[in-house]
Amino acid sequence: MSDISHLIRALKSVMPGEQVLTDSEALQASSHDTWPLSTKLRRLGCHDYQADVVVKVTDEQQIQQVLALATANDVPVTPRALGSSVTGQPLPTRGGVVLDLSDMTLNREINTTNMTVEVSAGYNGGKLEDELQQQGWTLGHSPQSLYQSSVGGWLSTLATGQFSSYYGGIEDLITAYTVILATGERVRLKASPRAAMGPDLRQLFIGAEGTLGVVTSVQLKMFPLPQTRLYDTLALPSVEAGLKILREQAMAGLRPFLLRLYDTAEARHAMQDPAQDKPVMFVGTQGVDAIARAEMAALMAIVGRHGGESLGSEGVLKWMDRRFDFSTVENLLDTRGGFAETIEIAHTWDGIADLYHCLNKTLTPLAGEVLSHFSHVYPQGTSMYMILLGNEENDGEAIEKLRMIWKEAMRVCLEHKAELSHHHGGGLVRSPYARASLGSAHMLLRRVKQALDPNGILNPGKLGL
Ligand SMILES: Cc1cc2nc3c(=O)[nH]c(=O)nc-3n(C[C@H](O)[C@H](O)[C@H](O)COP(=O)(O)OP(=O)(O)OC[C@H]3O[C@@H](n4cnc5c(N)ncnc54)[C@H](O)[C@@H]3O)c2cc1C
Repeated sequence: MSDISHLIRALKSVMPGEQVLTDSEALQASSHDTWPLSTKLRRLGCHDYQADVVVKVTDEQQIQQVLALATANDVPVTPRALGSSVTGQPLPTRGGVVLDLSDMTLNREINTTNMTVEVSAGYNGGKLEDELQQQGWTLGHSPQSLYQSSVGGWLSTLATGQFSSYYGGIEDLITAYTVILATGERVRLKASPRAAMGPDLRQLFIGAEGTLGVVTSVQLKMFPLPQTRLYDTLALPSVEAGLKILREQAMAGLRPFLLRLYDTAEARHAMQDPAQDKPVMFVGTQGVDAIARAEMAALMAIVGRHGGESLGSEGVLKWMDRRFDFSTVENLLDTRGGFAETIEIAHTWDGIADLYHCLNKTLTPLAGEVLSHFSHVYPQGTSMYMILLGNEENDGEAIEKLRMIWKEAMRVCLEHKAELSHHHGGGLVRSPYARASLGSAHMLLRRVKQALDPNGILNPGKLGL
């Protein structure tokens, strides 16, 4: 009897049969996430990287049981939550068990005194945000995939949200969490509100993509809903002028909750106006009324110095209403030969403009449209997000085009010494670049992996591991 059939029998003996799935529909589904290339492959009926068994767990004890049985049978285990990864992160490269965490949703504890909320890792982020907002609170974390992603997924992918310039990324928003190691040991990591007892080990699993442990519960900060929110839409003379505004507002210590600079190509989509002929920036300030107003005035002074003009709030408010919409990409992927991709990277202020032009020059011949925006801003630099849209004769050619786009984009970023991912993570698509991206730190990652997952069973083939 193979290890797998032995394992499946053993799994069925320790948990309800309906939680151990081996039907072809469940196995095929495990080989896809929301990565465009994977979506195209599904259209072609290609289900590479299938699990041998999908196990839907509901509590920590079940996770420990699965890990113990998988270790005993030398079978890999790939954690999966809501599958909204766009880089192939939860795809089981070596088959084995896909550990489905989407039913890990039982717990939710709100502490209004400490302003924290703790939930089970599979909890849907959008559901949690809605529940908090009903009580006057917000997570401050608002990825475009808010309603299709889990809290444990956010932690595991180093996610960030549309209001990051005010609230920070997920690494700034997590106060504590619990993780089960491949060995079955349970670890609680916390710093409430800060701790200096050795290195900040909370960072260890943040962005680990399920390669170092299984996160079971996460405690997040929560914030009172802001008293005032102010918005404006700005037309700008050039992308360079926009980048200067982003940098100078950071230098001035402003904290707008919304900052989105679109180049002219994407501004046409963002403004839903094909005649838009200049880059556009969406801005928003928030907080106590006087502060929101003062910050907007200070921001506008910087905008004015760089030739920006206010177009009023309509453009940005319409975007706020449709900010979770991904249909342009989804619809194109759903047509024969259509392709769409999103690639997010980051760079410092002294290199970002050059990188932007170089990427556009390199990628424009490969796609019908190349759209770019800058929407996560730091004192030292910014993210850059490219959307590539195009059409080929058939899906096979579309897949080849997607592969070529990634290869060229990563090559240019490496040449410019830019960060290869800002928030979508490594997954399958960037795993071959993990060593080049992390440099000598990759050795550290390999040693940590060896120490925490000595049999190498957790999510093999990701992050260059
Ligand atoms: C339309 C759209 C918009 C998006 N917008 C954003 C955005 O604005 N910001 C952003 O950061 N991302 C964005 N993403 C990417 C994606 O939503 C995030 O990476 C999200 O955090 C993934 O969560 P998930 O629950 O779907 O995880 P999955 O896709 O199921 O898994 C992602 C990875 O995390 C691991 N993992 C998941 N849960 C656990 C756990 N409990 N323990 C250990 N490992 C685990 C998996 O093994 C896998 O490696 C977007 C995706 C889509 C489709």
